[in-house]
Amino acid sequence: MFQHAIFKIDEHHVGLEVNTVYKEYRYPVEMLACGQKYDGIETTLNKPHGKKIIMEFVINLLLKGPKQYKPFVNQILQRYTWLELNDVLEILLLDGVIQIIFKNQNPRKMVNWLPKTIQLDPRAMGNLLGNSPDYKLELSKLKDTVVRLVTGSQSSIRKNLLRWVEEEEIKNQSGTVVVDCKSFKKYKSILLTVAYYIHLKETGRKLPLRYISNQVWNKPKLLSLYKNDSALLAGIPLNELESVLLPDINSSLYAPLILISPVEKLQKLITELSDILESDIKKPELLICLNKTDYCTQNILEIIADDNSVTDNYLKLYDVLKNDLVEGNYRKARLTIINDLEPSIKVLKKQLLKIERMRQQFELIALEEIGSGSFARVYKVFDPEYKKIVACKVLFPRSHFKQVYGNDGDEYIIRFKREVKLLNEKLQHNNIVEVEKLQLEGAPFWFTMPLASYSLEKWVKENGGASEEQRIQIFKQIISGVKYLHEENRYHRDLAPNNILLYDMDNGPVVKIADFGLAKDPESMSFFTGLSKRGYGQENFTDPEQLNNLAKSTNLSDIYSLGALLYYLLSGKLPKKRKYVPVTYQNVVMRAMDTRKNRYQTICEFENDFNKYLKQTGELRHIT
Ligand SMILES: Nc1ncnc2c1ncn2[C@@H]1O[C@H](COP(=O)(O)OP(=O)(O)OP(=O)(O)O)[C@@H](O)[C@H]1O
Repeated sequence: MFQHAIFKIDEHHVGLEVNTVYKEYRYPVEMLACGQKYDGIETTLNKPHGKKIIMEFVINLLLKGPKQYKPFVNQILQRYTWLELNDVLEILLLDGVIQIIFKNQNPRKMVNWLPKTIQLDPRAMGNLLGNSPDYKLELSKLKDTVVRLVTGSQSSIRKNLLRWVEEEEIKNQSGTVVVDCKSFKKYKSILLTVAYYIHLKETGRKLPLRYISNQVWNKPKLLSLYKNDSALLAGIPLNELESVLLPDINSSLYAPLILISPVEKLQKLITELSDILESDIKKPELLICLNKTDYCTQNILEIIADDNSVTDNYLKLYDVLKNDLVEGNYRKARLTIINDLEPSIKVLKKQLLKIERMRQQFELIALEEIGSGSFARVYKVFDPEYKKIVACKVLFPRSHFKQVYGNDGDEYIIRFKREVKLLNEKLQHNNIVEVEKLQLEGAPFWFTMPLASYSLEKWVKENGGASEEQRIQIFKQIISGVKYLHEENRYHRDLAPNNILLYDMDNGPVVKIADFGLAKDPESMSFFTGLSKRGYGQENFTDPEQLNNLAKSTNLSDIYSLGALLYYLLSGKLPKKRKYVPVTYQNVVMRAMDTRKNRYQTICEFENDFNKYLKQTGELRHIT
């Protein structure tokens, strides 16, 4: 009966002293319960005795709870030994399936908590009370899969792998058993990681380890946990394993910043240059080649984190050489080439090889950070699959939300997923940004989109001299995107200069509206409307009513933002209250930003009025 309910034990059931404030970091750091002091769950779980304490604590809380908990707790106690129970509960606690919820007193500053409820997610019931797996069957299925994956492979690792399958245990190089099939999770993970490695290598394919982990365990990170063990036991160098089973994007976020596009070009030029150097040097050829190589090296230098200054040295040498060649000091130039340039080119070649290897190893390679908002960071990244540079928005990790907002970040995960799904599945318009790749199976959550040339904010700052016509061309496209949204019965609710992206095209910039994290489908009950009372939006561009309460946002909120954006585009100034400078379409701006009653009531009304003034101004200009 309670399979489908979330169990809740309210304040009076928790056994914690209700009026005591407990300090908490990720999980309670210090917790005084029933007269006993407990450390944070995470820390506690790391110590065997602590684990027992915390598990007893959870069970006790459950037992002291409402009546319906008792059969459940009794069943799990009968079914599992303490050791097994610890494992199960540990996973459930760390995954947040069993949650001890505390009332957050001061979410933004100190993290002080009052215990409020302990609750059990229905998944916990499934995990704990579901039929216990038939391990014999599981093991035989695993063996079949491993054998199937490596059939026909000539890999030397295959022999070891098949021995591990046959002996039902994994031994290290010195013959010691490291894991056997009784630790089924680890055993299965290692076998499959190695088997997939062999299989993919054989077929010349690469896959993110996360995808496979999800297929095997329905958990995107589980295989990563055993990645090092798998590599070590099978004798595969870790970076070799990672060149086939690609790591997550976040592990590449700290990789050297590498712009990939000139790599092939540079490689070709360096080969050409080396050939010329080895043969009879002809001055004009060498000059052309040096010029081209110099251009690419400049590019590389700009973005490569070149600690050894190899490229830098090369460029300095290049300058000396070029001077000598141009000034006809040919003998000196030849000496420079032989003494300095040749070894320098060799080092450069090595660097390029490193870059080449690197770019094969990641799903995406972060090149630089573009900026961050309240819940995500945007990076310029290289996508090795499509060989192009795109933008990637990565949701902050839970620990960030914990630190900054004092919560687990569920709200932001939902918001992020909703943004991506909305953009990917529902919205299609030339003035709305499109999603290319996405990763929503587990943290880190991210999606890629075309890289914009600028945000509107940057464009306005850098294009002070742009004509009014250019500005109006941009604004018309913003209206077109918002109109489409409203026709689709959605509101953006966060229209602001950093969310309007501009893409340089031959016929002028193309606008794409981005950042749909706050977008609302008016027919759905918004999660945020229900739970969050925090104000949303960027102050100068947001309808004042929405700033205090997101629930109050309607299509009129977007119309307010359009007025503010028009003012910003025309004046280059932020629309701060009572500090307006006169602009051409003053009437439109003022009416769009007026009180809700006096505002344009629909986007069409706004557009028609704007077009009317546009025509009048045009005619007036024509006459004068
Ligand atoms: N596709 C893109 N190309 C280039 N820059 C982008 C792209 N998408 C976003 N940006 C820039 O990245 C920065 C961060 O964007 P993000 O959407 O995370 O936050 P925000 O809009 O600044 O704030 P918030 O989400 O809190 O409203 C912004 O300056 C934005 O202009």
